[in-house]
Amino acid sequence: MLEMLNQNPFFSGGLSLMVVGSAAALLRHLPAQIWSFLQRRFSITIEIPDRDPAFRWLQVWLASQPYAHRARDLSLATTWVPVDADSETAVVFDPDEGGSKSGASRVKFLLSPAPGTHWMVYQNRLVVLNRSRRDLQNGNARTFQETLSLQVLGGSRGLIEQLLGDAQQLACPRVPGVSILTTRYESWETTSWQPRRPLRSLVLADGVFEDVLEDLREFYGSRTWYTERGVPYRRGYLLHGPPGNGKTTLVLAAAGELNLSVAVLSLSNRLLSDDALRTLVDALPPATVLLIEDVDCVFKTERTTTDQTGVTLSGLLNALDGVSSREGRILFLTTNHPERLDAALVRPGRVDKKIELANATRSQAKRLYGWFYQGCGLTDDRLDELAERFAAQVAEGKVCMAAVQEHLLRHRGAPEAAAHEVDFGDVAPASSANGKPTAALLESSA
Ligand SMILES: Nc1ncnc2c1ncn2[C@@H]1O[C@H](COP(=O)(O)OP(=O)(O)OP(=O)(O)O)[C@@H](O)[C@H]1O
Repeated sequence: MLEMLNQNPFFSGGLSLMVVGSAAALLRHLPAQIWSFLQRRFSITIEIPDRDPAFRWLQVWLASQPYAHRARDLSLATTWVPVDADSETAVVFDPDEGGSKSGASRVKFLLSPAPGTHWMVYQNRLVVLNRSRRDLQNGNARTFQETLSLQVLGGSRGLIEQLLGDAQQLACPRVPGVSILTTRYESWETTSWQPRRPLRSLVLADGVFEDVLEDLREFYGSRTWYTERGVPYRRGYLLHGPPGNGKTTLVLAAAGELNLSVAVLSLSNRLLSDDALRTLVDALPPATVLLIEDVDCVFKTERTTTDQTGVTLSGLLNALDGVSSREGRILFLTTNHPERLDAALVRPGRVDKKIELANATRSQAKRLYGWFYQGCGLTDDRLDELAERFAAQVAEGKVCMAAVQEHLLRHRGAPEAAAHEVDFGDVAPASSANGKPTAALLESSA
């Protein structure tokens, strides 16, 4: 029967066709399979979600690549960089030709390849960049989450680390300063940067700032001590006192000294739930101080929320105590009304140090005057005399330091007038509502 079929030209022809067809069908996938095998075997891939700080570094790096200058499909990220930073990020927009300049930073538009697949070269290796976007729903708000996936063909782990290092160097300002992170839904985003503040410009009661710095340094040097004794490796500070006396400034100055970033969390947000808060606290990047401002005014009772916030007090306590909460976490709480705080929030273990920053003393006013007018052409004796005269007119404990600063700013370059025409009457008292100096301070670099 087989022999008969074999001799049948229709059957043998059909059979050969079937064999050739199947072989062709199999081989059709072969190049793709070989390619994906080679990719897996000889390439290295990393994925960077947009909540990781390296995401922004890579955006800057991508924007500086020759590919980004040729590409026609681009994504925009507006950012601010210090004016005197010499980092060569992709300057597509020159502030001197119509851009906005404010304080110590300037705006830059980063144009990096848009979502999709892009090919470029790094150190003679082919890099396949895949940028993807996923829609997210947060309450009534819609947002998206992005992921960058970088595949370096023929690359090694070392090469990826080198690429990330290059990206970080390119993105981070070379002058010392503090990156400020704010929340974007359930993740952190670097939104501004401030140059390191000269320490003499923050005038507190004697030893206050030095104590905080010393305490922080000791904490950072004691990880093993905490671990060995089974104590959670965290430290909390409560800064309290009337508005405008340097609570936020102290945190920024300490972070600048210790090369830390500051993550600012406002609880006055209806969309912020207990779960989101916990996710945020758990997701704090390393070497970042958590600053929660005006922590007094938001809670009604332990388990209910108010119009101001979607967070409950027990939600906040759980987030701060969470077992997965980052080890080595530094927390700063600020309030104008410490008496309103629930005892549970400020119990030892959550708040280890309470520091009062009260209204200006004469000694502080004198030191701030000296700082403002140093190098102004006055002799040391005259400067001291004027500073003394100025300080004598400051009602001890009645005026906040922000008002003293405001007065000196109004008489910038005029030390005699500043010492003789002292009047804080028309200086609006710093408020602790949303338009508080703090908000302005944190935004000043933008
Ligand atoms: N002790 C101080 N020494 C020097 N400047 C100060 C001092 N306190 C406040 N200032 C100045 O006042 C402004 C407001 O300060 P800051 O926001 O730190 O006050 P705050 O206590 O956090 O206020 P709030 O309670 O309203 O948040 C800043 O510009 C800062 O430079």
